[in-house]
Amino acid sequence: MADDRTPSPAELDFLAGVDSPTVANALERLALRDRRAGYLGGRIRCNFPELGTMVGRALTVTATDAVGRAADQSGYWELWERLEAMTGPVVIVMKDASGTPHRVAYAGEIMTTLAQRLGAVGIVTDGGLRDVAEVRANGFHYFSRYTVVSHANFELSAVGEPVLIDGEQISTGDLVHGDANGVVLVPWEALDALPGAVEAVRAGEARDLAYLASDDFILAGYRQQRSYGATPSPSA
Ligand SMILES: O=C([O-])CC(=O)C(=O)O
Ligand SMILES: [Mg+2]
Repeated sequence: MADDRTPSPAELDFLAGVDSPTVANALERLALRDRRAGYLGGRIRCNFPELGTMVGRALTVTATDAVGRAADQSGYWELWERLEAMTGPVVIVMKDASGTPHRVAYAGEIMTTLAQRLGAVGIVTDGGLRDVAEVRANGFHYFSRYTVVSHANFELSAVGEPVLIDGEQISTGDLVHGDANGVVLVPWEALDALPGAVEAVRAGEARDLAYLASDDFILAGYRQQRSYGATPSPSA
């Protein structure tokens, strides 16, 4: 669906300059989806908060840990071929299907160096990753549930198929935005209106913070002028 659309350099620049919670709040204002959808929950941690914002299009992969047999290598090479064929920054989104994600690292320094070479900027997974010092030094984003010392007998079982991570369906081509706070999915149809919505979020927060810092502050006054989260939810 979104596979063939690529963000323009201007759109990428804009998205890189906004933190993920502000993107989430701006999307909330646009009311394009349920407020409780469109992001990954905090079980998937940002491993390298100091790297700042990650923006890219998803390339989805399902990963598992082969038991009692040699791992099949075909998905591994399919991943790199598929990545090479994509344009613009890519975020590899890896769904764990092993059932034991705390026991297997799905990528490390070598894989991510190759991934970077082929246009990826980060990996998001509900499984494990490793070689954290080297990957951090390379400026490659990691969002994961675990760090794991061994790659066990990992196998990439499906490449490019939609995945379900933390209850969110993610498809190859979807726009992914992440930082120290977590990962939010940006619907393509939001892109044109997003700068205005971000401006409105920032202005509202600045107004609130100014009032909270002012000598005139009283709770009743804040209640009257509060702008944070001002857009009512559809169910309110
Ligand atoms: O060995 C692996 O498959 C993962 C890893 O540590 C690397 O890519 O360096
Ligand atoms: Mg390694």
